[in-house]
Amino acid sequence: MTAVFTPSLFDVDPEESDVGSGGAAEVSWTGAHRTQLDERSWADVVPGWLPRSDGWFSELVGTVAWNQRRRRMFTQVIVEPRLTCGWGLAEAPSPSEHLAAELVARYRVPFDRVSANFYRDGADSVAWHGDRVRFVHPAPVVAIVSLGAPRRFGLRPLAGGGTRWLTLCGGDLLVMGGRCQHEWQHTVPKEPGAGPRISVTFRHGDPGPVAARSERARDVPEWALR
Ligand SMILES: O=C(O)CCC(=O)C(=O)O
Ligand SMILES: [Fe+2]
Repeated sequence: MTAVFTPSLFDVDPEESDVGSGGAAEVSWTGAHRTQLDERSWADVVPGWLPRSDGWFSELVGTVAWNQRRRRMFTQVIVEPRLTCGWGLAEAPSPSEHLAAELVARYRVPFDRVSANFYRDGADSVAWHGDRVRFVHPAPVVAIVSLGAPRRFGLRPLAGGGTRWLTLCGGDLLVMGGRCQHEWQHTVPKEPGAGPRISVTFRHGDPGPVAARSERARDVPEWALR
């Protein structure tokens, strides 16, 4: 089965100031929609969660100390096809703390880590993966705010089955929960012609580099799947 969701941008009043340039960063949960991926995993999409987000996008492009990560694969060194930066919540660029507070109030998990990913054009991407936070949490909630150009986002079950595709536009929020990081994978594929995009991700219980591996944890508490 293949499902396509295309969140639309809300109308923007050009008189109102942008987030990131002194704007109020009010979020809107109107239009929030949960997709139950299976009985243990879910994904919420909130189109237009962060209105007037273009100012924050431009600010982040220009001010973040972007890193180019490299990964060693056997004898090869792979240059990650995107730029990244990560912070503890207190150090993350404004209005991250305010946005995290909104997410904590809604999802009741202690978001404390923020990362930004800069996809400079359609040649940048992230391959199919589950987030490393799964190594330390049986049911982590991962929230992603999309800024800038629209990009496709895929979700596929590890057990096999159809890929779900959605399109994330500037200001849209995607939240993955339940067993999504363990039993599903996600990707932002290359997309020729796509414009620049930043995703700002909020996580809790980030494992760090020396995390104890608990991926095989089978005892997922009932509360964690809601
Ligand atoms: O850019 C996105 O929307 C996804 C980023 C992501 O999956 C990750 O950094 O783990
Ligand atoms: Fe991810």
